[in-house]
Amino acid sequence: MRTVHTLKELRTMLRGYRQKGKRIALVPTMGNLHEGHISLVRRASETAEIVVTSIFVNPMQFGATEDLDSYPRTLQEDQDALDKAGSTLVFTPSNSEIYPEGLARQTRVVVPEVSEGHCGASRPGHFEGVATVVTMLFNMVQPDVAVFGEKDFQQLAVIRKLTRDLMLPVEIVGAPTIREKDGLAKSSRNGYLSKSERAKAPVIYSTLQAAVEKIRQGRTDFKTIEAEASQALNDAGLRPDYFNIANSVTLKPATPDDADITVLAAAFLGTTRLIDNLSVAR
Ligand SMILES: Nc1ncnc2c1ncn2[C@@H]1O[C@H](COP(=O)(O)OP(=O)(O)OP(=O)(O)O)[C@@H](O)[C@H]1O
Ligand SMILES: CC(C)(CO)[C@@H](O)C(=O)[O-]
Ligand code: BAL
Repeated sequence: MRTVHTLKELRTMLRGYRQKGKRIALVPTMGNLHEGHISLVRRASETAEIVVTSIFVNPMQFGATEDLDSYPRTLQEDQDALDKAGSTLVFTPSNSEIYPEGLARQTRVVVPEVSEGHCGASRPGHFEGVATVVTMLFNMVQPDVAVFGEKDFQQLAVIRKLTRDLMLPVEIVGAPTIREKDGLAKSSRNGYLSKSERAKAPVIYSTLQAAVEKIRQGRTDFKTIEAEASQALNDAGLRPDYFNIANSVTLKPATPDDADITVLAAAFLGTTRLIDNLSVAR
């Protein structure tokens, strides 16, 4: 496995693979890798001979008061895990490689509608940052396929839409959420939790499961189910950011006629904000 830091090195490596007619997959990450990320690399290697994993903590997608500076950076451990998982190449650029003129002068990609609710409402500018860097990564790597986790359900919807709208020649694959034994979705930010916060964290998943069960039983009073779930999170000592029952495709509030519904949640434990979601096919 090779690690490259510059676009020039990346393009040189990729030219060689392309000349040999190899299919290329991209797995974008922000590093501090866990089994969720590794499952994406394995999924990518099932569909392509060459797997490029990018590690870049993208400053454009962080709000001014968010955890850009404290976000865990563990490159050596990440490289070891990626080597074992079968990644061919790691691309880990500096900020100046990606944004040579700085963030203020950078052309941006705005994805309307699916970006607007849920995390988009709580983190203004977040999906603009994600959409911009993912579009740039697609142009830098020019992959045949790119793999993203369903854990970031809204992000996946944003990326599907931008790929379609900008007619980017890349197939988008969504991969299932990998969980801890107690149901908590694996996330780099779980590492911020104190022991007592970690003990409470699985309630996000159990509350999602309870809401899904109510919907499966035929309840369509979605606003009441959302309020019950927010109350359950509060009672367990979490601070819900949102708990929304949405149409899985548009991400707009679900209606009783919707066949595919996804329940999306974000909640704070202390200063740590975690997200999760569960889909219901009816
Ligand atoms: N538990 C998981 N299962 C499957 N995919 C995941 C999981 N966690 C993250 N991913 C996916 O890995 C990719 C990179 O995500 P990222 O580096 O932000 O990881 P993360 O652990 O979600 O970090 P954060 O705590 O910042 O949300 C994204 O496509 C994301 O959806
Ligand atoms: C897709 C991504 C790598 C873009 O920075 C990031 O949002 C993430 O890690 O999910
Ligand atoms: N997994 C999404 C990256 C972020 O929270 O910024």
